[in-house]
Amino acid sequence: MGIQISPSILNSDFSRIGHELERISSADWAHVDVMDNHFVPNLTLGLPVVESILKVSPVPVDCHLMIEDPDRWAPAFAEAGAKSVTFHAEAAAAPIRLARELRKQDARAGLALKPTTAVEPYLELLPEIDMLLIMTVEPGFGGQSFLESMLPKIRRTRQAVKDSGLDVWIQVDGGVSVKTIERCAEAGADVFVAGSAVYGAQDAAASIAELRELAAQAC
Ligand SMILES: O=C(CO)[C@@H](O)[C@H](O)COP(=O)(O)O
Repeated sequence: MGIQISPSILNSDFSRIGHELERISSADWAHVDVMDNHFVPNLTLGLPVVESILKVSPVPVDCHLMIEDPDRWAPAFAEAGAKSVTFHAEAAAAPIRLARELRKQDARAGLALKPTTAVEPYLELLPEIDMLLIMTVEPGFGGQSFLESMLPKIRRTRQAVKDSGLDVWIQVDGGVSVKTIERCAEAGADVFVAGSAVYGAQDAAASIAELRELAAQAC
């Protein structure tokens, strides 16, 4: 599939979300961060708002669930029409069963890992998932600094995906910008979530194009 850009709408203007989504119509996905103030210390939005976003988004929706009990909630996001639903390994009680349920609902199943969670115990799940999300900041807030220490983890994940022969995407999220995206791509990431880098730019489309170009040149 190649390089994909998934702007996070976390720091967009929710009072005019339709307009904010139009600004990223040249992206591959719209990344929607669902936080419950339990799994992470922040509270954002839930299923009813995601349903509204799905009605107006010009691009497929990539939901990142930073919530407890994803086993209960994640399938509803897929059923509502999110084409990619990512839940956290640290929160899921039965990740294989959940990933299968998401795929059955016609969504891509993503498994996310916090920065301190090792990837190795989850590599055996590669055949069950479509994407591994390596968090490059502590989840909860936009605008944080990229954690350089995640680069070896991305590299090991890419090697494992290559060895498996599977087409599992590797997404990075947190502090991704024109300053960091090349290192992420070089390490093996192929799906890039960027919040402030895109929504903080005057011209979101130009920012998406620049990020795409830098990543493509680096991998
Ligand atoms: O999931 C998260 C934060 O937990 C992210 O999606 C952020 O929203 C990314 O924002 P930037 O770091 O790119 O500003």
